[in-house]
Amino acid sequence: MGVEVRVEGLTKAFGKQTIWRDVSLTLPAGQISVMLGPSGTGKSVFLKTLIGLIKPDEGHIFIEGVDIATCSEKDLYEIRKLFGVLFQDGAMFGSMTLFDNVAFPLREHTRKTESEISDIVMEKMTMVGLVGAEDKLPGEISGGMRKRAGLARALVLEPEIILFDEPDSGLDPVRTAFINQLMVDLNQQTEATFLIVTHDINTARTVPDNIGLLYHRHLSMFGPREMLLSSEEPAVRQFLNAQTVGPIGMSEEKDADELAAEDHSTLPPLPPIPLQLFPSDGRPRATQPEPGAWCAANGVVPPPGSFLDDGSSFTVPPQTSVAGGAR
Ligand SMILES: Nc1ncnc2c1ncn2[C@@H]1O[C@H](COP(=O)(O)OP(=O)(O)OP(=O)(O)O)[C@@H](O)[C@H]1O
Repeated sequence: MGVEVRVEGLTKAFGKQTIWRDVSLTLPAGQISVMLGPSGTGKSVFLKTLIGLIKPDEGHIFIEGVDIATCSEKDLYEIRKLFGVLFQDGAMFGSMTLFDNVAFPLREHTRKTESEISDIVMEKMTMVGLVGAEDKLPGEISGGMRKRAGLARALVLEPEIILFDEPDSGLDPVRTAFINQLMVDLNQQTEATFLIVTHDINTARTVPDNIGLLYHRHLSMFGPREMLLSSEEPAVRQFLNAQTVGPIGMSEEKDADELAAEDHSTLPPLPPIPLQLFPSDGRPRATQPEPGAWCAANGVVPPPGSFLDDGSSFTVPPQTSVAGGAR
């Protein structure tokens, strides 16, 4: 079972440039969370702060009772062992085969024999569907395969928390759908805590249990997927529906005149909340909420047409009611 990550009052500036201030959220153990935000709002800085690569100016990050914002290097070294990270480009060593890339953390951080290492590497290569490609060099495979190899490497030390920095960047929609399914399947199998940084709205709408939005140097909102997908908060609504009308401008937030000039009466109604992506075997993940459960518990009427199986990429287990309420 993954571990909880509790962030309290986190603030980071580089010189005079405040990246974000007073960020507080909890990544619930074993759940999938997504962090969204316009380019340059500090999503990657946030990921690096969570693993202690960047020190925040203020605030705390509690993992298993240790505050990694203030702990000693020795404690940080131990806590980092809980993490697996999938970097944007897979961060493969170009001159090593995929096998050696995936084996690298085991050779560096454990005393396992080569035979044990081989078993673990092949198990992870199987999980990400790369059996047969062990002897390839990273330059010989597609971007999607490199991401999967990076994921296999992130998994070898059996992490409790997995951070994904734009796992879908540079992938076509089909490969993105495959990597989304893979992340959901891996969450079901590992029950680790996942945080995914993405720009892909379809990923954000269908994969996670929780969504956060970093915008205008603060955390605009963080909470259950259904809460954000039914929210009328202008920045959340604009971002999750990829609209031009709203406070987010081309380069930064719009000024008051620009906002006043916009006609908000023409905003289209909120689209239906899609069903969450299920694991390939059709069984919900251990922490997966029932479709419509958050809306029902909070008296929120979801947009018409929500939680219907539209027959696209969703697999709904036969015992699940999709009528918009709890089973
Ligand atoms: N080590 C650093 N020193 C100084 N400034 C930095 C450093 N790292 C990041 N920044 C700045 O912090 C800001 C946020 O960067 P970050 O890469 O986290 O944004 P992002 O939200 O991940 O963007 P994108 O969606 O485009 O990947 C940028 O203005 C960047 O230049």
